[in-house]
Amino acid sequence: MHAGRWRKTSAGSHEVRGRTLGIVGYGRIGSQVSVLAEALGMRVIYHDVVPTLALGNARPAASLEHLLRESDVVTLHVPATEGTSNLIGQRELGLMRDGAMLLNNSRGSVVNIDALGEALRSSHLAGAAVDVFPHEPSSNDEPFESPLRGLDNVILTPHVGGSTGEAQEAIAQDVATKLTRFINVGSTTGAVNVPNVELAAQPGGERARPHRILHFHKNVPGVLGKLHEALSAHGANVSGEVLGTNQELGYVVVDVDPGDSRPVVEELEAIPETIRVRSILRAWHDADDPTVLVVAHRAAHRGPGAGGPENSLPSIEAAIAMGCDMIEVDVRRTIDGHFVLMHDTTVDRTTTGKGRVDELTLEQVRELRLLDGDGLPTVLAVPTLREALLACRGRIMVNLDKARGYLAECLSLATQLGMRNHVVLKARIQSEDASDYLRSNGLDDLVGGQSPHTLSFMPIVAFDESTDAPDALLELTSLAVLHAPAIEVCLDGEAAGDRLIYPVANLLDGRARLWMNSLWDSISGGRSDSRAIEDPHAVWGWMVDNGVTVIQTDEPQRLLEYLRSRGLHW
Ligand SMILES: NC(=O)C1=CN([C@@H]2O[C@H](COP(=O)(O)OP(=O)(O)OC[C@H]3O[C@@H](n4cnc5c(N)ncnc54)[C@H](O)[C@@H]3O)[C@@H](O)[C@H]2O)C=CC1
Ligand SMILES: O=C(O)CCC(=O)C(=O)O
Repeated sequence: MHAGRWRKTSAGSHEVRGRTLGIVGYGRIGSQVSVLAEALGMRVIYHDVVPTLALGNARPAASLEHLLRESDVVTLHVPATEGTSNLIGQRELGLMRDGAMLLNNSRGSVVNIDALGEALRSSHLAGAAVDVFPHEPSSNDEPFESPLRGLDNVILTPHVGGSTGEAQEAIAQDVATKLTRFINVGSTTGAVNVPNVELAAQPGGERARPHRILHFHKNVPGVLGKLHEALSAHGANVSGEVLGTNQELGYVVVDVDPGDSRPVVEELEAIPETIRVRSILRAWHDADDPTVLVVAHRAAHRGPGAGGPENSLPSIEAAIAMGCDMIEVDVRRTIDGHFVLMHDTTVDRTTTGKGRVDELTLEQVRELRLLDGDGLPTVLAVPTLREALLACRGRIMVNLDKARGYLAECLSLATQLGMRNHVVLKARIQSEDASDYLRSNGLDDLVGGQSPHTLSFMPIVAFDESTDAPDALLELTSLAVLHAPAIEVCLDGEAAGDRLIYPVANLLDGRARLWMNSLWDSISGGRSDSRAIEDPHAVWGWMVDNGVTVIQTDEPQRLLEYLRSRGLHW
């Protein structure tokens, strides 16, 4: 009619109502087609290699052959696999009813295109609609060649089944999520070229946040034995493991306890059949690892999922149960030289007692009871550092604050308890005296030049509105020689945050993790927890989108939910 012609006729036109639609592949798309076809009044039968529950009045066909014989229209919704290659060939087309129609919106390899051309030319089939082809042009500039060209009973479309703005956006999000999940948790679900493996995080409070090793290897006998030998030689306790294989490749994802899996990784790299090994264990030590780590400030004592008073054992348990990566706790020394968890210099705010910690004995401190959030006494005593570390051993990393004056003693206790690799010390230091400071604290081996993964010290730096970006960068560059796994950067207020976060993150990129706190505005670049409760994206989104990969918060449960919703935590 656009060309000015009027051709009114009913020849070859039929209602779909009452006709039989045969769906081959009753998955996500096939089953939706089923619902739509029934809404148009069609009778639906389907065939799938996996037994699948029928939707509405649809019924499974006894076999593919039965479906082909019974259907007026056959529509294909199977993936391209060895099993579906030429699924519909000359024989199958021959089984279809005279005057039936074939729709192929799945993949070109599923239908033998020459046989289809023949069935259409002979008018055995009344028509076909084909969106996918064995050979598709790789761009719109290349010509389209097909035996179906020129047949007037075929509708040809250029693989546009998913070509709506909405579908393209959904595809982009799906692809990005899948890539993020591979990077962050090693999941290969949906990959077409490697075995599909998905290892769920171990649930619940007893779970140690494990180090995850991803191992791609040649699929030949004996490799798994070597892998397990390496794990047991290094005393790595396996808490979860999944293997997937295809013809050439094996892919294992294995979770081990939070010790240092780097030696295991090195040993796995040396196995001749290893193709690639990666460890998410290095989450903390690996500046390139984009996983965002969650640190529960004074352990999980606020917000949903909180366990009890700050710096208490129940709050540590709560942080572990919700899946935090690290707790931050404060260390003070009693007059008789014992380390206890206490934030303030005095016990006044958080316990039933009064006085400076360093003027009380351990016994006196232990008689006190911790206060709850309303200031009421609980049955809980002030934990010793040893108790707290033992509660965390093999379960969660620990960041010790306020330990500035006793770094060496704390590190020595951690080493004694076999926890050197998951205790992180920190202090605010100036770059010019950083090395001297560490040496004078007996921490010579933490000074640059040592193997970076043994370092357990993190410098803290603070910048405000008066700090020039070049000065901040100079300071960070000087600190970076310490090879610390992370640098805690405090930015005072929103203006400082807006101005400095990008240059800071850019400078640290690949050198050290950027640790930020969302605790209060004077250190969080003006983006603190209270705002995050209303608008997590404005606070935590701003941080991670700007390159922050460790966030310390008083709202760990909410932060975890936010990061998990973005595929940035597992
Ligand atoms: N033309 C286009 O632009 C688009 C094409 N597709 C194609 O559609 C296919 C189906 O997509 P979904 O429904 O999302 O996949 P799906 O994986 O949800 O469903 C596929 C179904 O086919 C079944 N199946 C596999 N081999 C079979 C066989 N030999 N015989 C019978 N059933 C078999 C599976 O058991 C599964 O239930 C995709 O694999 C893709 O190739 C998907 C989106 C857009
Ligand atoms: O149009 C596209 O981007 C491809 C859609 C497609 O074939 C699919 O999702 O399987």
